[in-house]
Amino acid sequence: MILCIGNLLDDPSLSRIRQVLDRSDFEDGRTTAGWHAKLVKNNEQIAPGQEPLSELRSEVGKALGRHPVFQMAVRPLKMTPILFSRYRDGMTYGNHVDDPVMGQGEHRIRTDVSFTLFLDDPDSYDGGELVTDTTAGEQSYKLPAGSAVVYPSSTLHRVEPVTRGQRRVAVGWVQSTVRDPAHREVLFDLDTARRQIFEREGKTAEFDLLTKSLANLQRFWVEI
Ligand SMILES: O=C(O)CCC(=O)C(=O)O
Ligand SMILES: [Fe+2]
Repeated sequence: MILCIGNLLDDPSLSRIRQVLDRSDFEDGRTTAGWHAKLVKNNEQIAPGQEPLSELRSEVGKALGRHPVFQMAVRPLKMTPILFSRYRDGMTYGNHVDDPVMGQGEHRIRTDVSFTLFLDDPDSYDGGELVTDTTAGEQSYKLPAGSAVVYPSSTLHRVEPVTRGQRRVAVGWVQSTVRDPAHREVLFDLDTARRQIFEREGKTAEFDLLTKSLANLQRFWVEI
């Protein structure tokens, strides 16, 4: 399941983040890519250890933590530190698959879900679409600022060259409590349906049965 989630960040939060990005130093993005992804990665990232980075990470991390659709779709257990990337002047990230394991020591995670949170208005730059290669063909995403695309980390994907302006995004990887994307989709659908039933009819017997099934499926599938 590839999902677009709108309004993860509101306008005040977006302008705070952009102000911080404007005064941050970026370095060559190849430092954090696996050996094969390095061959096709041409972007910039905020250097680790920079003061504003922790502020940015906490702002975006909190937004993801409180967003019900992100939580229902991704069911996060652990997450990598969020990266802030910038593409300009023809920068691009060619086809690649993200590393299956990221981080060091106790911070190592299995990457189940990848996300891109768009930070710039799509009209302010040309190109920069995130393209995923799925069995249904290629899908292209260029979302409004504050919206994110969330996709299984097993997906082959690329970022098209930026030919005008700058494309800044927050990207991250999550180890989910539910490893299999098909299982996550079943839980997401059931959870969505029971919430809609609750909104329409309250805590009915049907709502209770769906809640029971959702809980019991999680008992089969959750790894913590
Ligand atoms: O910038 C994006 O939308 C995705 C970047 C990406 O694929 C990566 O950093 O692995
Ligand atoms: Fe990637």
